[in-house]
Amino acid sequence: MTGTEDVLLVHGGTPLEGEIRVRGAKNLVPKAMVAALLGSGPSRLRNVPDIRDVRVVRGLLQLHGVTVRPGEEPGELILDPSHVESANVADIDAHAGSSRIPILFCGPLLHRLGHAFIPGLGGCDIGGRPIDFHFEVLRQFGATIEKRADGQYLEAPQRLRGCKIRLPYPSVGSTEQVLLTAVLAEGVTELSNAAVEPEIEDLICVLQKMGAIISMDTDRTIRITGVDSLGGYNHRALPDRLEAASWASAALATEGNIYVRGAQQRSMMTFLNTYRRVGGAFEIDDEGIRFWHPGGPLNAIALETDVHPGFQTDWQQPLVVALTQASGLSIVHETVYESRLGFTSALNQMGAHIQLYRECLGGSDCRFGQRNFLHSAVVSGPTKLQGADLVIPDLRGGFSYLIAALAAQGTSRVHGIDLINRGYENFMEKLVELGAKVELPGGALV
Ligand SMILES: CC(=O)N[C@H]1[C@@H](OP(=O)(O)OP(=O)(O)OC[C@H]2O[C@@H](n3ccc(=O)[nH]c3=O)[C@H](O)[C@@H]2O)O[C@H](CO)[C@@H](O)[C@@H]1O
Ligand SMILES: C=C(OP(=O)(O)O)C(=O)O
Repeated sequence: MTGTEDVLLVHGGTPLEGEIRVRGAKNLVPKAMVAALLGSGPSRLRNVPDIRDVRVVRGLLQLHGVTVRPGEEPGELILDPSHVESANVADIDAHAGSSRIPILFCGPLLHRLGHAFIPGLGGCDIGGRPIDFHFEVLRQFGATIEKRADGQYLEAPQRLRGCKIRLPYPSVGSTEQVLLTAVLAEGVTELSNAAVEPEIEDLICVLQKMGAIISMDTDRTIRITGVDSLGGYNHRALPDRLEAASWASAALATEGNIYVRGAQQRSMMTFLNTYRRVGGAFEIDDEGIRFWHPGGPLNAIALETDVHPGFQTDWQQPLVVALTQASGLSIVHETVYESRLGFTSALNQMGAHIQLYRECLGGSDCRFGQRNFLHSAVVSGPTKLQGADLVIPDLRGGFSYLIAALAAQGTSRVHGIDLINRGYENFMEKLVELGAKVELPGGALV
């Protein structure tokens, strides 16, 4: 997409109404693709969305010698890792792209090749996002790590060994790092304080299908018994609960009514409880969930993001737009990322009243209290929003700006919309299907 095309004109004031479909989760699919590297035979992954993070990982896998081709059904990929040993990764930096997934290649490549190179990582700029836990656990498995100017070089002088690990915080990526490394390591790995997000459970399902032995206790402990080899898998990715919640928030903020085909109650329970507390309505059936604004005022709430089963941080930004329309003072305490509220300054330019605080407001103390991070917000509503010139800062912040522009009076110019393609499949087509009045510069309808 060129610079001029990377702008969307949004004419606000029309409720979003209709039906859209969500496919496999952005936070599972690329990782299941990486898991295919561990197998001795081909894997079949279904329900794969056409998003940039998937394309980035596909490019990286191909660079490592994995053949990736479409299967028979739409959204199906066949991943064949038979030729990994002969791969040439000279061009890897150009393929790392905007995703955080390259860090998860470490374990599989160390098992397969005895060495790995990890280029710079992408992902959303919503905090420091260090990768110290990842390297610490890899060292415990027996890997050596050397930081060079162009990235990190890792080696496994001998077969990696299972170990006892306690994460300082239940990090999603570090838990996945342990899983993808421990399954082929020698002996047993015990991981405590693990993250237990639904996407992690689904990755465990993928690995079990490949032949891994993994058990999960109720106290965030995961035990993995290493095996000597793994086969391929056949798996349908769990649906994207983050995209589903984004459209749910869009329905609320625009006073609309959206049926999200593919949305699943089980992985969204905490979101659904919050949605109901705010005053949003929903109806669940076997195929999806309908979300709508039932009319009348919305309720202000106190909200704290947390690791699963808490309120997922990626749900926060879109819901904050809906909270600008609630009556009274809402409190939002972001405990997962230290800098995930910066997007609210643009909402204030549109007419919202959102004040940020360094203190931990509205609940428990978190890692970011007393540390100078503006990680709590007080949202005062309801406020009328006006169209504005907006520059998308990150994936969910970007979707939030789209929602705000759609809920606002007048026209907004939203710059940097291509960033949204990283995690939302066909979002412009979906907007049009839902009746949004959006156009590319020059008057072209999307
Ligand atoms: C591709 C993907 O799945 N992304 C998700 C994943 O990101 P990701 O796996 O990067 O997020 P983590 O759960 O690892 O990060 C959580 C917290 O741990 C900290 N941390 C993490 C690793 C580390 O080595 N050191 C460290 O300090 C981070 O800075 C952050 O404050 O989980 C996040 C939390 O649910 C989601 O918002 C992201 O959408
Ligand atoms: C923070 C996110 O993703 P990533 O970890 O890929 O940056 C997100 O999906 O909102």
